[in-house]
Amino acid sequence: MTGFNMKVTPEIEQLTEMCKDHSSIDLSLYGKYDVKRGLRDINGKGVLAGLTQVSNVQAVNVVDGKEVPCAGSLYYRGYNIKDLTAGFVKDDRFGFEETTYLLLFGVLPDKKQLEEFNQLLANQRSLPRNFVRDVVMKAPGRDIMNALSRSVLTLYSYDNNPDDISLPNVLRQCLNLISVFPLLSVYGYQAYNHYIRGKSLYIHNPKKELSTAENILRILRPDKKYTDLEAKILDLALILHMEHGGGNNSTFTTHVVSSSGTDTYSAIAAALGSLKGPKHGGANIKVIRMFQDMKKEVHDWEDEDEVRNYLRRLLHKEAFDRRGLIYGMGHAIYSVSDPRAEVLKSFVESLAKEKGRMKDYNLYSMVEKMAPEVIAEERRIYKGVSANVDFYSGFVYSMLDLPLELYTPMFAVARIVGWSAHRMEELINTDKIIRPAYKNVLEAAEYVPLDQR
Ligand SMILES: CC(=O)SCCNC(=O)CCNC(=O)[C@H](O)C(C)(C)COP(=O)(O)OP(=O)(O)OC[C@H]1O[C@@H](n2cnc3c(N)ncnc32)[C@H](O)[C@@H]1OP(=O)(O)O
Ligand SMILES: O=C([O-])CC(=O)C(=O)O
Repeated sequence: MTGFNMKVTPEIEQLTEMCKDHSSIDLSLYGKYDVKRGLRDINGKGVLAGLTQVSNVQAVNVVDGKEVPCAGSLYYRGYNIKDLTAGFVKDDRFGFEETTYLLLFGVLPDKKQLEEFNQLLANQRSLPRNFVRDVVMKAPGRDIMNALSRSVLTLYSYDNNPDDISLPNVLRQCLNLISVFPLLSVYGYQAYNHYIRGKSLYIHNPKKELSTAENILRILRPDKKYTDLEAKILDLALILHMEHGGGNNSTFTTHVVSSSGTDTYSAIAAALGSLKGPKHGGANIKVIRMFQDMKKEVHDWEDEDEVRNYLRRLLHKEAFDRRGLIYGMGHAIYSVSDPRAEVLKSFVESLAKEKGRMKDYNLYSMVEKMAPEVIAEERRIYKGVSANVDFYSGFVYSMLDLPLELYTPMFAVARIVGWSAHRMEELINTDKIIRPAYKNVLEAAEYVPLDQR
């Protein structure tokens, strides 16, 4: 085998050892030069890299001048997400479009503004002629995040004014991408399902009068049918994933890449590459796979000792993907709780009852309680660990019968709104290329001619 099908050969193994020998940095040097690994101090506090008005991620209270961990809260443009989501649920209406308006423009829309904005999004929700045939269906892949990035990068060629980074043009591009992300994701999945898994091919058109969540379910399902409850729960999950400050990995990527002056398609493709990582948005797929493995390995799901033992094996790199992680647990900022996980959990129990999944729900609850204790036994925890948004989101998606391959793309369908708001904020305010420092810790060397080495 050659090229991209090539296996790792002994030669590559040997070259890798050379990379390791010449790239391993003494850990003590990070302390010596006060390098903030992961751009955070040991208490988890991030290096201040910018200012934002888009959202606020809060995980500490200041008591007597000291920062004390507290239950997490999240504010979109100053509004607590618990109040926002409770408002939509109480009124029994969809909130994704309204929250998009809020995040992009900074204020809640009135009825007329919302109607006009819904119209604007609906009118943009179509792909260029033959795009599905010529791009989405060509060389489909099993990773829909990569398929999505490919589609986004290719849309550049269909845009008459792609490189213009004036604010109205960037806003136009962002609104267009927000509108078509559900189509690119679901059609990317349908292409994979047909060409790679040999299943029937369904390409349904969206309907202008439907919300984003309803359209996702409509174009995904062969019979285009869904219940109102299913669409409302998907809407809620999307709202909870839309935005999380400027420092999360994919949004920071958006800031970094935008600061170079590049085009919108390149910036969003870079953010997608970040989001798919299993320590970030890709964790929602890992959580489900981890539970699938756990259910095979643990004979009695109600036996706390057996479950605890499996969790320890995860941390010891003896189970599942052997990365030493319990997916869906822990967070760079939150310690006591992630408010999004709390909101999702409040719907999960009733949904699990309705779908006959209470045995799964009980296992999730047990792991949610037990995992922080097991992690604290094994790792140096400075700030505490709790369930994050990805812990329950995959479970919710599985109860909505969404295919696993679409879990992280669903995150992207939501988070593109946050990326767009931050790209606009970067372009409005900063106009300074982001360029932190790396200290060189290697001595200079004298050049040696080839025949003398
Ligand atoms: C939408 C989102 O992006 S939410 C996050 C989704 N990601 C996951 O669910 C993956 C699992 N979780 C993790 O990998 C981590 O918790 C992260 C990447 C989210 C945060 O990592 P950190 O900022 O390093 O967390 P924190 O400072 O609290 O970690 C302290 C220690 O506990 C470990 N730890 C934290 N969470 C976990 C976990 N879920 N499983 C195992 N160990 C963990 C860290 O590796 C670290 O140990 P180390 O110092 O020996 O490396
Ligand atoms: O803030 C973070 O580091 C990760 C996160 O939860 C998110 O992006 O939603």
